[in-house]
This record gives sequence, C-alpha cells and structure tokens, in this order.
Amino acid sequence: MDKVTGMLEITGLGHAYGSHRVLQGMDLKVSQGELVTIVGPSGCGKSTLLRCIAGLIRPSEGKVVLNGTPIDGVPDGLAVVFQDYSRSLLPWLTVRDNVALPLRRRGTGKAERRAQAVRALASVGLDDAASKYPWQLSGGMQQRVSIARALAYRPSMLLMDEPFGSVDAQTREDLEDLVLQVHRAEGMTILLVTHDIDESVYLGDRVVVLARNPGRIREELPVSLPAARDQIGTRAAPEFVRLRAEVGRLVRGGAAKDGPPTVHEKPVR
Ligand SMILES: Nc1ncnc2c1ncn2[C@@H]1O[C@H](COP(=O)(O)OP(=O)(O)OP(=O)(O)O)[C@@H](O)[C@H]1O
Repeated sequence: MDKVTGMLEITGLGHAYGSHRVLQGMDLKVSQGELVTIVGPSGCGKSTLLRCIAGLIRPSEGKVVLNGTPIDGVPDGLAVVFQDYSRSLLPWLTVRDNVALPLRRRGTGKAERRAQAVRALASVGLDDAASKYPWQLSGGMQQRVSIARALAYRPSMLLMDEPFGSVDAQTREDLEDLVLQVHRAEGMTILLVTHDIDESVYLGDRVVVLARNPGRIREELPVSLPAARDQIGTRAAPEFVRLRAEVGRLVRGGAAKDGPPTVHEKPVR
C-alpha cells in the first residue's frame, strides 16, 4: 500500500452534552506518522474526544484541524475502528464486500475496490476469509476485518476507540501487534483510545493521559521504548515498568481528586 500522511491539531476543544460539560480546554497535536494513545478514567470523555475528531459530534468550543482543513462534518481522510465490531460489519455482505464498501464513497471502480479489499485483507492475515460472512468468523477475526476496512480506505489518519475491548486477552495481544505492524509498515498516523494503562504504553509513541470532570489533558508522556516491541520483552523492560507506573499514578491522581477510577490495569508479565 502507498504511504499515507496525516496531521491533527486540536485547539481549545470543549464539549458539553446539554448542561453536562464533558471536555474542556483541550490542546493536542499529532504529527504525521505518530501513534498516540489516549488513556484516562471511565467517563473522562475519551470517546467524545474521538467523536469530535471524527466529525460525528460538533464540539461546543474550539477547533479540530486535519491536514490543514478545519473539520466540519465527517472528513474524507479519516477511518474509525470502534470496539463493537459486531455492529460495524454488515452481516449480509461478505468480508470482501464489507471491506470494499467505503471505497464506493471515493468513487473507486468495482474491480479496483475488490483488489484493494483483497490487499487489505492480506495485510491483516485474512486472505482466506474474503468470501465468508462476518458471522462465520471469531470476534478477533471480525475486528481484523474492521481494521482491514479502515486500511483499504487508505485514511490519512486512523482513529481507534477501545478497539480491543471486546476480545480475549490472547487475541488482544495479536491485534495490538497487528496495529504496530500497520503503523510501521504503512507509516500510518494513529490515535487510539484505551482504558488499559499497559496497552497505552505498549502501543504508544506518546501517551496522553486525561483527567475527568471535566475531561482535560492531565499530561503527555513520550514513550522512549524502541520502536520494535514485543509482548514479553517490552513489557519486562525497565522503561515500560517505569512508564506504566507513571501513567497509572496520573490516571489515579485524576481519580483521587475527581472520584473513584475505573481503569483496567494488568499485572506486568
Ligand atoms: N450522547 C451523549 N449524551 C449525553 N451524555 C453523554 C453522551 N455521550 C457521553 N455522554 C456522557 O459524557 C461523559 C463522557 O463519556 P465518554 O463516553 O466520552 O467517556 P469515556 O472516557 O469514553 O468513557 P468510557 O471509558 O467509560 O467509555 C459521560 O459522563 C457520559 O455519560
């Protein structure tokens, strides 16, 4: 696949649902080719932030600019992978047709749509599943299809909202490594929201920790782990252990001030 580009600039972002203020005063920049993870306690507004970036919500305040263009509605250059893959894939379409579907929006011809879908499926290790229906696949495979669909679209930026929240631990690790592989191979800019402190450090070039009530950026931590990561070695590295403790402290710190946290922290393996 071709290299993709992407750059995001968020300034003074705030959002309220009616009188309920959820986000306030957020400034965030994501450079081309970066993988930024966003972690924070439950209800701090992670999904709301992602929905503002995806143009699914018009923020009450502030600006979101993608590749120099202010976002006003769903931008063409973004793809989103949600947690709930079972609702995002169409059961009456084959896996290949699900992956090819968004390319219609771009006006890509049928033969080319199919070819791009097949390439994207190969890149997530699902060459053999193209003619199957989503309901014939495991949860982890369905989420791979969602990722392939996003990749086939060749977005300038990939947004992922708790993408591995509904799969088992082993599948989660496999999908984490798939995201790292895509990030490295395609140079794709990725913004990934997670509850999971370990995951935020394992995947991120940078971890953005949010506090809640109202949702705001508590701290941004660069991750100085080598780009090549592996589930056993990386998680045992002193820098990983240091960072996960630091992120955990920050997430809890937010909670101690603002109410009890709901974070899913795993022991270091
Ligand atoms: N459509 C909506 N209308 C009203 N309130 C909403 C809406 N969506 C979210 N909220 C509220 O906004 C706050 C932030 O929700 P959001 O889902 O953005 O947080 P989150 O950090 O992603 O939460 P979680 O980690 O539990 O998924 C919550 O209090 C939630 O109840």
